[in-house]
Amino acid sequence: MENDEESYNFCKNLPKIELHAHLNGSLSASILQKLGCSSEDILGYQKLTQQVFAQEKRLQECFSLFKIAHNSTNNRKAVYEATKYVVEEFRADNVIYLELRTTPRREENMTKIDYIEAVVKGIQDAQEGIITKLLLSIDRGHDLKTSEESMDAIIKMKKKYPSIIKGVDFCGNPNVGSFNCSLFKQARDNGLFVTLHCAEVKNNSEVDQILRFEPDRIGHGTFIHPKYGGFQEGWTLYKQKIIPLECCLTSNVLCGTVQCYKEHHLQEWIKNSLPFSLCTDDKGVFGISLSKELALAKKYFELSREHLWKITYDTVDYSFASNEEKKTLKEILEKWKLKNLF
Ligand SMILES: CNc1ncnc2c1ncn2[C@@H]1O[C@H](COP(=O)(O)O)[C@@H](O)[C@H]1O
Ligand SMILES: [Zn+2]
Repeated sequence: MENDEESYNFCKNLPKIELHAHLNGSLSASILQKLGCSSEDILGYQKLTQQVFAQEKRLQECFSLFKIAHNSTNNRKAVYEATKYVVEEFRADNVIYLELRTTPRREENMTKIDYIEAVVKGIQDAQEGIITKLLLSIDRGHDLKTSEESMDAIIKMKKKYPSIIKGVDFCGNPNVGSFNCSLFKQARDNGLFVTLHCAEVKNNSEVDQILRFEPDRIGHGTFIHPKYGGFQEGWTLYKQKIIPLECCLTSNVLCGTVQCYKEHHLQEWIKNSLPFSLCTDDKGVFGISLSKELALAKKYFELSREHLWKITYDTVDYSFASNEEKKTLKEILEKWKLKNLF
């Protein structure tokens, strides 16, 4: 039986695929410092990791923390630098393929188009040893007019950067707003992949709507299985649709939407051989890395090294990379397996 350190080293060494990472939630303390954020704000930004809040308050608290990151990325230069640093940190963790997502934001001296341009430039300037794609998010808390404006900007920019901008995401505080099917249909009709945060809190009617929409992937998926507060018809529907899940273990534990790692709904996916990938969500806010998330999954769900490798290998298929890129990623993983697992 290997110890935690051996397990972590294995996970760190494994070439990894990250499919669910929010740019502003991924800013580490050191990135925030480089962006000029005060030490006090940096401490505040990571206060969920200190486990000081009651379980039912943690998700709400989490959404107030993003303001700290947003204050540090309120101009084009900072957005560009933040993107570059985040990609570099994922690369340093041995992530070879990254799908970074972010919500286009207008600020005093920055339009949503400027924001997207700055992120794309950051990605282009940090291409060494990593393939990075961009997903653009629609915040569920925004009104329809704002969301439509964002979607117009997203579609326009997808046409300009088709090899980088691959999809759209639906995110934000799950206790506010609602899913707008026609908005995301517009994205799909314009050649964008769609991934939707789904069932991060209990909302059976939205789960039903989202599953019927058939997104390419869903994020979290906590309250789908009846054991976790979902409804039987929802779980049955999910099992019919079989949509890959972006699983964010620590995010769910620290936000209090699951009790603990051991009790995480991932076990239902493992038990039923349903597709999933392991992701960080907000590595800065939660003080984690993808290697740590893999090591946690290994520990709490008693996964073998081969199984972790296979999860990573299968994740390539759930990505929005081109067929050629998928082939390259699989070759890297196959070679790595021959060298490290036999
Ligand atoms: C913890 N679970 C979560 N559930 C839902 N949305 C989340 C999230 N974590 C992050 N975000 C979304 O990502 C934004 C920050 O990155 P960007 O400014 O877009 O780069 C947050 O404001 C929120 O809308
Ligand atoms: Zn998320």
